[in-house]
Amino acid sequence: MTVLLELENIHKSYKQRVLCGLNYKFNNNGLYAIYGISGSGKSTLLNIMAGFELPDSGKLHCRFGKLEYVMQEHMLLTNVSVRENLYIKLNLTSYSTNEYDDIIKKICISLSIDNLIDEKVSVLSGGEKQRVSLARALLNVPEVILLDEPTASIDQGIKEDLLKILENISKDKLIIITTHDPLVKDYADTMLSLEGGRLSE
Ligand SMILES: Nc1ncnc2c1ncn2[C@@H]1O[C@H](COP(=O)(O)OP(=O)(O)OP(=O)(O)O)[C@@H](O)[C@H]1O
Repeated sequence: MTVLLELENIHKSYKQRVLCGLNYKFNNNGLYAIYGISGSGKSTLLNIMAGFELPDSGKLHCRFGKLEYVMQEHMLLTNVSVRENLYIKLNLTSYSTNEYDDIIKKICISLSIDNLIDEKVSVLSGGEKQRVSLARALLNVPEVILLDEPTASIDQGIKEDLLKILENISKDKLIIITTHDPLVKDYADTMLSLEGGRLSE
């Protein structure tokens, strides 16, 4: 086990104090869930870990090459197909174009969305869009994936399928999700609670 991501005394305030001295070490694999009520600072913490926001003080130690962030808003192009959304991501990688369709097929099979590859994103359900977003993230072969509330607004059965997929991926990647869904406890290796600006196991 090695530490891939470390929070050292992270503080962040807006008008009010949100994160008050967070310290934590995330290992190189495992499914970590950050549990907290609405407004507790979960998205703020993910934004800081993704480098989208800076902490007011403290340090983030990153010992990995690539990180992907699957935000609550799926950020997919809705008017084109799943395949075209994935092409856009592949264009940013070092794969050659003649490999694209095989790679897409393989990743979509692993996420059980291979039947949706040529569907327009606008006709997909919330859970399906969530998996397409995850497929897009995986194409980049990251060592770390952050997901903000991946189980929000999807049905119970679909939620469990998604959590099983995340559990599986986390065998060789660091996966950090935020949630206020108690079901996540059954799948996460580590539950972290964010309360009163502090993070604890
Ligand atoms: N850019 C910002 N400017 C000002 N205040 C902000 C900003 N981002 C977050 N906040 C405030 O910081 C607090 C924590 O917000 P955050 O979105 O991190 O919470 P959360 O736990 O992710 O909530 P939710 O579960 O509802 O998504 C909230 O009071 C929010 O209003």
